Amino acid sequence: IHNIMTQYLPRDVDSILKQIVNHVEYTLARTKYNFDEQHAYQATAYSVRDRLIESWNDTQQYFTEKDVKRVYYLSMEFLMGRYLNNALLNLGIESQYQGALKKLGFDLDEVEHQERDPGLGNGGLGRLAACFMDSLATINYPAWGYGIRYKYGMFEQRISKEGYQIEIPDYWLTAGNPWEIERLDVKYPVRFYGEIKHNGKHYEWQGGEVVTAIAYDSPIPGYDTYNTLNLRLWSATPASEFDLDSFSRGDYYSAVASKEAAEKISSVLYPNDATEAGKELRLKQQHFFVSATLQDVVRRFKKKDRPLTELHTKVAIQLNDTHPTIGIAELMRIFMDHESMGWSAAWATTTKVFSYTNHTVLPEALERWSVDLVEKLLPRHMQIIYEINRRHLEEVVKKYPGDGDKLMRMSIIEEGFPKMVRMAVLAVVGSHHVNGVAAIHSGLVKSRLFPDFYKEQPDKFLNMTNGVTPRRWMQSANPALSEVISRWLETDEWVSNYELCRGLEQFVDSADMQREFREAKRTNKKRVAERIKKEFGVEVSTDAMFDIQVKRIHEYKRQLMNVLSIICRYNAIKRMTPAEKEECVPRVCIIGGKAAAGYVIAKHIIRLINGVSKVVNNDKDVGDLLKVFFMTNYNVTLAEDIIPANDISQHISTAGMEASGTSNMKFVMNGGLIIGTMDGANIEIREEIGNDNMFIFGLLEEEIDRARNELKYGGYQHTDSRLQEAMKQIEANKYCGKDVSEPLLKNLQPYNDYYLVTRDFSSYMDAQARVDEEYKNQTSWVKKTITSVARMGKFSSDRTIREYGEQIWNLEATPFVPSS
Ligand SMILES: CCc1ccc([C@H](C)CC(=O)N[C@@H]2O[C@H](CO)[C@@H](O)[C@H](O)[C@H]2O)cc1
Repeated sequence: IHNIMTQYLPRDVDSILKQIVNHVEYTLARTKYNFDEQHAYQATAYSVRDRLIESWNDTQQYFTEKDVKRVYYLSMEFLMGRYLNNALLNLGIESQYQGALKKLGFDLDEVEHQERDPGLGNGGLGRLAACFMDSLATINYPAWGYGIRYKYGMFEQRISKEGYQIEIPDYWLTAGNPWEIERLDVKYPVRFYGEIKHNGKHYEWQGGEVVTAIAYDSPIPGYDTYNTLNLRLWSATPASEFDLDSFSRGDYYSAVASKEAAEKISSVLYPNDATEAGKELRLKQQHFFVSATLQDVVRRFKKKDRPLTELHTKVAIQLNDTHPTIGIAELMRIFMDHESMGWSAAWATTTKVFSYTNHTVLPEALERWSVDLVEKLLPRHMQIIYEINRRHLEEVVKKYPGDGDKLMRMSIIEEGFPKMVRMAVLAVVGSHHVNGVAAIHSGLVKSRLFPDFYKEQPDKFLNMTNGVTPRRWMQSANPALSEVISRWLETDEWVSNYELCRGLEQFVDSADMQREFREAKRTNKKRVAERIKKEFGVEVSTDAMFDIQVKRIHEYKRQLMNVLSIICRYNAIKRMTPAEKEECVPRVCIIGGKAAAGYVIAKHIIRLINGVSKVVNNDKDVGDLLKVFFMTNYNVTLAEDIIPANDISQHISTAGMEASGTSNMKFVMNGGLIIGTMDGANIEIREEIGNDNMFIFGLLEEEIDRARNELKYGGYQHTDSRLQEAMKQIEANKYCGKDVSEPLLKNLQPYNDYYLVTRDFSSYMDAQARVDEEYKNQTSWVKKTITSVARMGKFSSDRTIREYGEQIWNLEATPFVPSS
């Protein structure tokens, strides 16, 4: 029952139909007698946006009246996915729109498919930011998201007929974006390069080039609440429309060049997921959005007359990884150079405003910028960073006189050629709290990344285990299962209070519930089977076990181990007698994910998967017992389509390398079981749902270093004959050419197998055999999935955000109350 207490626009089908037709005529300027599905989508989107604009403005107005503390979530990525269905469900108005569109001769599902998926992110970090925005709105926390409005989002992935990944630019704004409002009245200058002058009173940053940041706002509707938050994304435009001087000097090119240079800043998302590019344009992007954001935050705070030394009482800023960390120096610059605050007052306030979330311990993903580059691009910031470091190290020396190593480890500046700025250390020094995203990861953040800092300030370091929003990942993606859950719980309150799902456990032995869970699963598998038929022209049986691994392609996520096990399964089936084939559990193996454009090995892995798929799917001996598909262009929309169809999903990273993972949570919430390592959030999922409902294998994090040394120094040689046979076949180019097989096999050599694929392989295969065994007993399998769904409450992002709100941001839930 949605609280429609203050929605002014009527919600009945006929009014909605009128609103849609109105937009066809007056917004799209088309006749109401001839408009197609794309137009119907746009008109529908505008009519839903109208509803959100009301609650949006009311909510912001209310927060200002109440003068509440707000949290600002700064992220280089927001992987929002499609808006329409999410907005309709959060407003509780989906059925009315379905009815209205039907009357106009359209099907809501088809209309929703017209929407482009805004791919403004790479993977986990970007999607987490999106889930967080949905939870922040739903639990009525005053919050804003701030990021960049990239013209080109995450590239579109295509697979060539030879099986290679091809990257296609994702110009997602071709049909415009009804979900954003261009705020030409909200713009800020952002400077780069130039020099520093001291005017006797304070430093001034002059010269260089200035671009203008323009705000584009998108409404973030909460579920079953009137509150609607704001996501403000910045777009870069040239400060002055046109450099007339050089134009009049006939230097036409440079007149245009400066325009393009400016716009380039927000033109494209860097498609790297865990390896920093270290490119100047990337740092420009970071400073661009952070500077515009901080100017906007300070302007909003100053609306009320109070000292900026109290900023932290009304403002909390969360740094989504190190990408926005330059903001610490930028706020100091604004405080001292624009607001004439002294160093210590500025620093005291700054460190009470910022908090930092780390999302990876992979050394290659930790951002470091050369001092030369920062000095050239942001000279004032480099000055400030030097001073922050000088004062910071002064404290360290006082406490540990003569301990040069500690000084080196704790310095923001990494000595050497070239000298580097460690953004992670700056983030720790400049933040009041630092958190990891799952218990094991937060432990490694303390013990491996920042042991010296943890020793000094243990209370600064926290764990905030990730979560996902049940709205998009259950209610919207899996209406079949959601309907079953609501009926057995006799409420749909679980959508905003997942803990209620524990009530399902009492029915786990009910044959009716088991049947309904299975029917929901079959509905989802049928849909994906149709998609596979359409995309690959291959029939798959929905009796087969759907085994899914979808995430960014990365060596530590070990998609290679998965495809090696598929080759072994294929070889085993080839050797089976008809009787054994009878016993064999048929599998449909689905793998998907993008490789960073420059990540050669990851692209080789995609090529191998496609090679194996071709051989297996065309082998008559195997028939329905095994099918392999590489689903192209994995993104939020594809995830919503295939995750509900999973029976088993794979989260098989080398222990200690996957910070948390979030697809693991989505798969279990959608009635599937996990085969995985004791890594990231897998460990906490196992704690919550029970070891019997998971297939755990592999080395533990604390065993990794020794295992690596054993492999490196010949202490260990795998003896798995299945693996040897598979590697021999690869070597014989059975599945792909030498260009691919050679580098992949090289990485599997003992001294090279850094991700311990060969070391974990046998226990992985044992776990896979257990999965096959368990699946044969469909009753016990479905009971495991019911129990698991019931116990996943901890992994709702509502729980995660409440913990941030209570332990880091100190926020009050502030549901909008209409003034009487
Ligand atoms: C500088 C390039 C770059 C870009 C993005 C990143 C992200 C931190 C990578 C990322 O998405 N990490 C993932 O974050 C998820 C949300 O917390 C976790 O669940 C995943 O385990 C983690 O890999 C690192 C480096």
